[in-house]
This record gives sequence, C-alpha cells and structure tokens, in this order.
Amino acid sequence: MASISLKLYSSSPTLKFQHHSPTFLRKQLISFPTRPKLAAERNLTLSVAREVPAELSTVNDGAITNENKKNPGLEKDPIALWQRYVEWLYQNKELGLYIDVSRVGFSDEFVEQMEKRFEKAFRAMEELEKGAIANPDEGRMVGHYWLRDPNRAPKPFLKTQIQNTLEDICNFANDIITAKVKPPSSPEERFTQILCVGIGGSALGPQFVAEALAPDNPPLKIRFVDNTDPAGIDHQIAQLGPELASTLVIVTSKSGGTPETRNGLLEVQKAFREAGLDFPKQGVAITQENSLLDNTARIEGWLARFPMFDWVGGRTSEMSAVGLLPAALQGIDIREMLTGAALMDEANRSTVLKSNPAALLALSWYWATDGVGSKDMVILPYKDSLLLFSRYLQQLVMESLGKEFDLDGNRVNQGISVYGNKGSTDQHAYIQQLREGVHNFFATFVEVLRDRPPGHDWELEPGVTCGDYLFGMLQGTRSALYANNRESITVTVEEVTPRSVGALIALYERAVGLYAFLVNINAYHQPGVEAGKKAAGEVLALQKRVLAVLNEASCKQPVEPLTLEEVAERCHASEDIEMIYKIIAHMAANDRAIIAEGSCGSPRSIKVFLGECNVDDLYA
Ligand SMILES: O=P(O)(O)OC[C@H]1O[C@H](O)[C@H](O)[C@@H](O)[C@@H]1O
Repeated sequence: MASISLKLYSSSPTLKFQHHSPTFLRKQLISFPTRPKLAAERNLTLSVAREVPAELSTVNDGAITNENKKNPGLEKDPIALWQRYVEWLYQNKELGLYIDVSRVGFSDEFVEQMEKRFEKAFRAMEELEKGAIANPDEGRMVGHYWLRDPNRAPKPFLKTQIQNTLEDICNFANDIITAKVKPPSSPEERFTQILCVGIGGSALGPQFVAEALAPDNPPLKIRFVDNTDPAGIDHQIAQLGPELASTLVIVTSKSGGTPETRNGLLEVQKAFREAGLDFPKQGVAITQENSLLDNTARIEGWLARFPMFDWVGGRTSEMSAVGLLPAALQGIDIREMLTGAALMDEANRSTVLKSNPAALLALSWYWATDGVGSKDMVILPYKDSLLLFSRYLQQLVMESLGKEFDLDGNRVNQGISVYGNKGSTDQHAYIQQLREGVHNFFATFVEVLRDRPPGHDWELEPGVTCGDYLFGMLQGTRSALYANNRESITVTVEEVTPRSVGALIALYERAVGLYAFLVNINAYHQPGVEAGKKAAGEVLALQKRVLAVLNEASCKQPVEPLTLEEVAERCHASEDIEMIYKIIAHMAANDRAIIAEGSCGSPRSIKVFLGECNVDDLYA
C-alpha cells in the first residue's frame, strides 16, 4: 500500500467553524491572510495512504473508468498548483469570463487519451450546427445555436424565421412597455405584471433569467405558474389581486399540450372570468405553430402568438421567444443576452481543448464522474442573483444526459446529477458533508468579481467589505474542499449582466452537447418523461372509473357504501387496489368522497361513497 506524505495548508482556523467569540472571529477575518501567508503559516502534514490503482485502460465500450484511472493523487504543493492553475486557466477577454479547472485532478495521460474523443466530438458538434439530424430518436435537427447566429441556420427560411421572431418580440415588448398596447380595463392604463404559465424548459430559463437580471423596478413584474398545484395557482392569483386587470399572461408550451400548463391556463382563465376580465385581450401564446395551444390562441383571438421551433428543445429554449419575450418585458437587454451567447458559441468552436471553455468543462466532468456519472455536480454560485442557475442546470444537464441507452442501443443508464443553491448560504447547510462526508460529488463555483455597482461599495470593517467576506468564503471553501481531495471547477464572470448570463447559458448548453458526444448518447430527447406522463394519464383514467362506480353505488336507495375490494372489483381493476385506495384517500381529503366507515389509516376497514350523497341516505 503506497503511502504519501502530503504537505497541506489549512484554511484559516476561524473558517473551521470552531466556536470563538464574535470579536475573535472579527479579528481573525480582518486579518484574513492571503495565500502565501496562509501556506507559510499554516502548514499541516497529513499522511494519506492511497491505493495507486491499475494503469489507465479503456474497457470494451471505450469508457475510461475510475478503477482503471491512473490517479496520481491530487497535487497539493501550492507552487505546483499555481503552475497548474496558470497552465489550464481559460480566459475570454471579450466576455470577461474565466474557467479554472486546476482543482480537477485529470492527468496528462487522461488528457491524451481524450484528445481523439474530443476531435470526434468537435466534428459531430460542427455537423450539428450545420443542420445534421443530431436528435436521431425524434428525427430532428438541433438548432438552438442558430438563435444567436441566424446566418448559421442551414436554410434561408429558418434564418428569416429567427430574425422576424426576434424583431416581433422587440416590437411587442416595446408596445407593452410604452403602453402603446394597453390592457382593456385597467386603471393603471398599462400592463404592470407578467404571469408566465409554463413548466420545465418553458419556465426554468425565464425563472433563472428573471432572478439574475430583472431590475429592481422592472416595467412589468414577473411571476410564474409552473405547476398544477391549485394552491400554488391561487397564491399567484391572490398576490396579483386587482392587478390581474393589468396582467399580461404568457402561456408557454412547445408541444402545446402539457397537462400542467393547460391546467394553469384553465385556472387563470377562470380567475379572469370571475373578475369580469376578457382573457384573450391579455393572453399571449408561445408554442409550436398549429399546436393545440396555438390553435386555441388563434381562434380565441389572443393578443399575440410567438412561434417555438421544433429544432429547439425546451431545455435549450432560453434564447428563443420562451426566454426572450419575458426578459424583454422586464426591461432586460435581450440583444446583449444573444451577444453573450454568440461570443461563447464562437469560443466553443475552437478545436483546441485548452481554448474551448465548454470542452474544459466536459473534460472535467468526464474525469470527475468517470464518464458514467459516478459523482454529482454541485453548483455553487456565490451570488444571490444566480440562485436559480442550479435549478436551470438540473434540467439542462439531467434531462439531456440522463439516458437509459446510448446511440448504439447499449443500456448505459447515463447522467450526472445536479444540485446546489448559492454560496455562502449553502455553507451553512450541507458543506459539512461535502468537506468531510461521502465523497460523491465535484463542485462548480460560480464567482462574480463585481460585488456592487461602482461607487456603491462600503467597508463594514477597516479595509473589508461585505463582498470580501463572500470572496473569502468562496476561496476558503474551495481550498478546504480541495485540501480534503474534493475537486472543483471555478467559472468566473466579472459581473452578472445580460451578456454574461447569455454566455453562461451557452457555455453549459455546449458542454452538455460535447459531453453527450463523449459518452455517445442523444442529449436532445426525453423518452423517460413520456413514461411518467403516460402513467399519470392512467391514474386519472382509473380515477374516472372509481368515480363512476362510487356514483352508481351512491345513488342507490339506501346508499351503498363500498369496501376497497368492492370498488376495485367493479372497476375490473383488482390489481390496482392500492392506487384505488390512494385515489379515494385523496378524494376524501378534498371532501369529494366520504369515508362512511373505518379510516384511511387502516385501509381494509374503509367503506366509502360519494360526497354529494348525505349521510341520512346511508341507512334510510
Ligand atoms: O414546453 P412544453 O411542451 O409544455 O414541455 C414542457 C416540458 O415538458 C417535458 O417535461 C419535457 O421533458 C421538457 O423538456 C419540457 O420543457
């Protein structure tokens, strides 16, 4: 068993969450040492016994897995680390964006091994951008990159569609904001609110961008109905109150038929009716042409309709009308978002690994997770406004990479799990486990250099600002994790702007695409989601049968309360008795079924009938 004596340096003791008085802490943090001092003053020797696994080799499907990875152990010498940092640092001057992969321990051999795979991935990505059927399972092109560079669209009419849609978005948003287009009956004489109804890719991008970029006082305030939870919908409607009259409702659904979105629409339309408002005059649809939603909006004469294209997936639709319309209505510079994405796309077309930011991420993900998702991706933006970035990436990464089969039909059960919220807040929640617990993750820090707009900073202690603490917490956590062999990537932007947010979105769209090529899967379909939707449909169909059986029994004189077995038998679904029990329990909890005898706690005791019958009929 090889053993290695490693020179480590600890983070400042005060960051070790020891119990000290606030004064002591304040003194310590004020004298928060810089790296050289930290390294010199706080050397700590730790001897780590490390199995040096077998030589790097590729298994039959070419995957490079942990047990085969020649893992020399993470570099810990500060000077050598500094050299690694400098050697691998990616900088995009125009975007003010940096990527640091020096705290991911991939070896030179590994990089060499991956060169060929990246050459293949770069070629595949080039074909994708030229209009190849890169989503073979659905026979579709993958064209979200064309949204920010229409000249790349493979057909002139596609370029025209993209350009015209962007123009329409800008003009419509301007008409709304300038009150050229007004709500029909609003004392405000202008639209003041946006209610976005949509789910998944039709909500997560707009939610992330709103949180990241909406000004403190936007021309229209945005809120979302992104679920079929009646209480959640009621809450949004209640918060709008009389402002429902000046609310623009944007209903987004690429398919035009997603049940949750359709339910949200029906509920909101009900609220409009009850408020005596004319929904179509305040309704906007964003959907594929001739979808159910599109036809509804057209026939009912909604205020506006914007197209979604079949070659743009939900999780990569933020640069389409899905994201651009709500952003523009909040006064966000959507052309800057597109510019940021386009500049990042250009950088990601480099075939030199070290000059391709998305490739650096994909390389790091492959190393950290052995190309099989063996570790989770923890996203830690140290900036409140980027709070929803991880939720956005959960769909982009997990719905793209979480696939049962690869492109050759092998069962691979691929994917990388994503979680995280924001730093330093998350340090007070689960960093304990990350630092010392199960080693099943790699971290991605998102660093924002600009703490406050120029001229607004303030020293809460001599020479120390609030932002310095945030900076210190990020760097301290990164060091503390690495000191315990936890790897991390750091993505740095100078500040959160439409351009940098557009770049971040493009960075991860491309990294996911490259990684998918590396592991040979289709990143652009989602068969597993259809399975869930189908199963939900079956539950509702069974519920209808249960209702019919109960209705028939409840209308008898006297009313005939039924046992679960009797209900199941009459539904010809004895094997579904558990689901029937759950359906009845849910209905009883909402006063739609009456438990005549027994209780849901002891299912076998239940006798049930339908709510509209009164108890007196029971034993008449
Ligand atoms: O935009 P829609 O067609 O309503 O789809 C909304 C969401 O539905 C499903 O969950 C898909 O897997 C997502 O990719 C999609 O974003």
